[in-house]
Amino acid sequence: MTRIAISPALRFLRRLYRWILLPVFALALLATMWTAVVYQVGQERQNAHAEAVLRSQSLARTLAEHATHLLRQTDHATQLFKLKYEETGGALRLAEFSRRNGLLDSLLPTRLELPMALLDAHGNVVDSMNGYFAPGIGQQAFFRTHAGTPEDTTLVATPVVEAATKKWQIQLSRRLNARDGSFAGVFLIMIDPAIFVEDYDRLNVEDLGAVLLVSRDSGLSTGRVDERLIISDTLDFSPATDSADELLLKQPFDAVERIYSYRDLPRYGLTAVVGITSREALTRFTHQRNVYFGACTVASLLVLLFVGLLMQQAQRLRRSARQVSEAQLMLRAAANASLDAVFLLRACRAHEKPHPIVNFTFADLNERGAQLLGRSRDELLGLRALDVLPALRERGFLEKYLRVLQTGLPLEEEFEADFLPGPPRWLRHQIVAIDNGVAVTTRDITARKESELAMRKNQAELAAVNDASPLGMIRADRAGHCTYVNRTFEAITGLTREQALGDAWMDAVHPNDRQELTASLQRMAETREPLQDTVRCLRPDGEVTWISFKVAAMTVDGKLYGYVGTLDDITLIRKSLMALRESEARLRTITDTLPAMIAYIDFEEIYRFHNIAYEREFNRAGLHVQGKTVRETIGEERYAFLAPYIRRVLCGETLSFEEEDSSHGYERTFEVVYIPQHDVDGITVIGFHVMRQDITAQKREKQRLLKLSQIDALTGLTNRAGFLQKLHDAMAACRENASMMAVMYMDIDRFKPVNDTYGHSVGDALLKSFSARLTHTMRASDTIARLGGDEFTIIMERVSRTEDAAMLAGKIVSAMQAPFNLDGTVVSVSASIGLTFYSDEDMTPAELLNRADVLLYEAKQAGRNTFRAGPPQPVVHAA
Ligand SMILES: Nc1nc2c(ncn2[C@@H]2O[C@H](COP(=O)(O)OP(=O)(O)OP(=O)(O)O)[C@@H](O)[C@H]2O)c(=O)[nH]1
Repeated sequence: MTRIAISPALRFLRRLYRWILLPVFALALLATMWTAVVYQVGQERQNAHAEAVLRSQSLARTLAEHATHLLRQTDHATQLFKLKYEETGGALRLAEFSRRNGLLDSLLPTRLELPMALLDAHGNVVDSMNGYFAPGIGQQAFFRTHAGTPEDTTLVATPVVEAATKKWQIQLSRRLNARDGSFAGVFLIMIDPAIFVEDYDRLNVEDLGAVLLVSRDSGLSTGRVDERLIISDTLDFSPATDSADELLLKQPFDAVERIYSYRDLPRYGLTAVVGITSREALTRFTHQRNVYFGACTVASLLVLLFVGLLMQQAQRLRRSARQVSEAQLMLRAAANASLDAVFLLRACRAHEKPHPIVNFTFADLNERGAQLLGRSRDELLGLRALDVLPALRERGFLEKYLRVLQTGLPLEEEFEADFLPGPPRWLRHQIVAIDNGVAVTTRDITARKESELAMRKNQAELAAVNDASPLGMIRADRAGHCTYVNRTFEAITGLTREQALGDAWMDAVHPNDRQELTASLQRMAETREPLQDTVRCLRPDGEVTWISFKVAAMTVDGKLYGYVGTLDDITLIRKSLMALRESEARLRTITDTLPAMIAYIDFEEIYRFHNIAYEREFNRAGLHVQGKTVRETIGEERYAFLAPYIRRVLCGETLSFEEEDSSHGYERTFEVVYIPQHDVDGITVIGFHVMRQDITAQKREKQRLLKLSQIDALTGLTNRAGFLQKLHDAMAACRENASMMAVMYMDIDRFKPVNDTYGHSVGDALLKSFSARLTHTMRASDTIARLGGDEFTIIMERVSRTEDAAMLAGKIVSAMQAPFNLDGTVVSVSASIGLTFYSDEDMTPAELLNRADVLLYEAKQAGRNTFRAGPPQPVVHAA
């Protein structure tokens, strides 16, 4: 498997990604969580605030209603006073009016002790109680309004009573009429706003809650916080922007934060303001918020802790994964480097119950495995093994896998695979069950199998060789006990292998030879020198045979561990040898009786045999031939003559030639015959036979007879046969020497009449005389022949010029013109000659002779007693 090279930058980015992934996730989670919590807290705060506003508003309304009720009661009191005053005709007085269980008491609690005053029509204080009214009060606006307006309405004002304390009172006044309806005065009653806010409990405002009444005219405020009374003209409220019912206090009068709401009392120019403490109002919210923040903090810590643990775990996992990856890579490298093909096969089950295993997929395999299947690893991964190799099912491998998978017992076996790509090979596989599959380890053991097969073949061959050996073989241990004999041993000795084992083989040895053999074997055991000898064997059938044997010790590192012996039945050889010797003796006797010299010379040209005639011949020359080469024996000169013949006969040619020998001081001729001797193959020449016979006498006789056969008996000249032989030789010499020769064809003119006239004897005599005259005329080197009858031929060799020959022809013609005296009978004849020449033309002796004959014919035609020379003229015959 190859790892893809990753650039350092990319690796850094990947590592950075792995490192920041979890922290970023945690931060995102925390941010989301905190955002949600803060949002929720904000929402709840708003809700709590809104609830607080509602509550303070409710309180403000209650306060307003309370104040309104009191003011209305007070107003009713003014109305009641007016009523009673006017009924009594102005007699009613304040004491009467406000006595216990009196009129006022029915409307207002007397404990309030409200300041009241009765002004007359001039503004003078007629009666007053519970307070001081300045004399000039009748000058104030309300008085004038009442005096000028007959309407029965209540005027409400909020005058400041004391400038020093800025204490203000709510002043309600009502016009009093006389019986005639004229203005009789004003009833005035004043209420301190603090009364409204003093009734603190009724408002159910919690501790530190503020209850205020604010005068819209003067801006004065009267309020109460717990037991503290507040009178101020500096409280400045403004309406909240997001809530119409809420007021915001611009300048807090104490350190307590509150939520203010208000309710206007429009009739009285007052505003009821209630502030509840934010702390109280938002207690639940604050608690809730704290719970939220606490839970969120805890959750954040848990997240951080979890992420920390996760990062730690991830790092461990990465380390483990890296280790696993490295281990896998090492395992993969080891698997790929393995000599074995490794396949991890995962079981494939059928969908139908009971889900039997129907196939296996290649879950993993190493490169050698892919090579074995002739495909790439990536290609095979995930494929079904039985689809890739259907032979796995046909050859029963599927059953083996299933058996291993079911039993859990590993399986190891060797088999010959001819279903894989490539040539058939021997494989050994181990099948081991793994989780839901099998692991198959396969090794190619073809080489080992082949070597085993070769070894078995060698052993079989050795056994066959031993058995087929013409030699008997015996093997013995170091004690000499036989452990093995081959079949030839059995055949030679007649003992079976079983009979020969141990010491029983000695039974095959002839009793007379046993003692000596035992002694020899003991000597060999001491010296360890191979032992070779001949011994007689006594076969069980009583036949005695001759055995040649050889024994050698087997030693390893100088240590003896047995013996090996071979034995050969030489009985036949001994017989053959004897027969050969007899045959040789006979041959020698025969050859010795022959007159011819007979010898045998081997390929090295050494004399190996010669008969007594040859020996005498060499002895006479003082030579010794046995074991010597031809060259050494006969000397350089004669060897130079014989060497070509020796080379030819050694090439396989049978030769017959004549050898001239003058070694004994006189010329002799030998007829020599060389006959090659072939080896048993019939081709190779291993020597040659020589038959040398002195034919000197025969040769001479033959030459004599030859000579006789070429001589004309009547004239003693060369006859036709001799002439033709000579003509042939002379023509060859001409061609060889580039010389010229002349041939004459001669005929005696009118010889027939001589015979007819004087008889044949005279004719013969004439022929003799003619021959003699001719011989006398010619040179000794010229060949004169009588072809027959009265025809003669002459061969003149080495003729320089044609004229010389022509002159000689003319000389012959002239010489023959003289009469012949033949024992008293004188005869005159003449001769006609055809003369021709030869140098190097391509023609036969017969053609040359014919050419001379044609010229002779011309001479005859010319009247005879003449000659014609040169190439013959074309013959023109008369019609
Ligand atoms: N005595 C004798 N006569 C022979 C011998 N051989 C042949 N003849 C005779 O020689 C004669 C040859 O005659 P020819 O050459 O044909 O005739 P010719 O008379 O010479 O005539 P031309 O040659 O034309 O001049 C014949 O009569 C033969 O019988 C022989 O050995 N002895």
